Amino acid sequence: MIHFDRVSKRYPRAGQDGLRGVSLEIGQGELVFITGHSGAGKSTLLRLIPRLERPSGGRVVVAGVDVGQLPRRKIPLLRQRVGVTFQDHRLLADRSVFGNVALPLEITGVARREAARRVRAALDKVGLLHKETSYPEALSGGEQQRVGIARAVVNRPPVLLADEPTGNLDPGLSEEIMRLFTSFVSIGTTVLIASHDLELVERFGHRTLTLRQGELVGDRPAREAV
Ligand SMILES: Nc1ncnc2c1ncn2[C@@H]1O[C@H](COP(=O)(O)OP(=O)(O)OP(=O)(O)O)[C@@H](O)[C@H]1O
Repeated sequence: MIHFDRVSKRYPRAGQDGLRGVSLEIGQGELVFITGHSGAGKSTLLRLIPRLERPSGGRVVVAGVDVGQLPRRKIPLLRQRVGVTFQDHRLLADRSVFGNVALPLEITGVARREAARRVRAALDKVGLLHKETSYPEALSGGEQQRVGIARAVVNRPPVLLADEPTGNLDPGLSEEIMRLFTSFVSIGTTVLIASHDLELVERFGHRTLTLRQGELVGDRPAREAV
């Protein structure tokens, strides 16, 4: 589903490369953690997949498409197929929970009634159907994170990326959020989670890629029975 072939990313005016010669293969329906210290290249790796960044060298292939070579007009379609959640949620303060989750469907022009049905299905999935009329400021950090996840999955993307999804959450909530991501794998979604929380990553026992200074230095397979 996701294939990196000797991918490097050099940022203009930066001292250190974001990624250096990274090759990897991630299958459909896999859940993979990406770990490493701050600045190791985790966000860079994720951002290359929906073409938020372009590789400086090598190829990034998503569902058979070389995304670095994708014509500009095809980028929106790629981004519909790759759901992304960020640590800081990036919810719109002037929109309700419902309005935030509906945003990707408005952009793709889904009819209002179908959109409402899908928004409610996504909110139900993250356990927040009862908060659909609330505004982000009235929600806890964990609830905001779950709204971000609902928004990322409302288009039913085959690929879901999460950049430090548990960054500001207490351990109990972190575990709950991780379980939520795991549940998408059971419906065939490919899930990549960047996290520096080694203890949490270890506890779940999924396949884990380790980056150090932009290089892939570890690829540990999933433990049995995860
Ligand atoms: N937009 C940018 N411009 C210049 N340099 C950048 C940019 N984004 C990242 N970098 C550099 O690329 C390297 C990898 O950064 P990246 O954000 O991918 O790491 P990370 O592992 O996600 O770190 P963190 O855990 O702190 O988010 C770092 O040296 C960083 O300074």
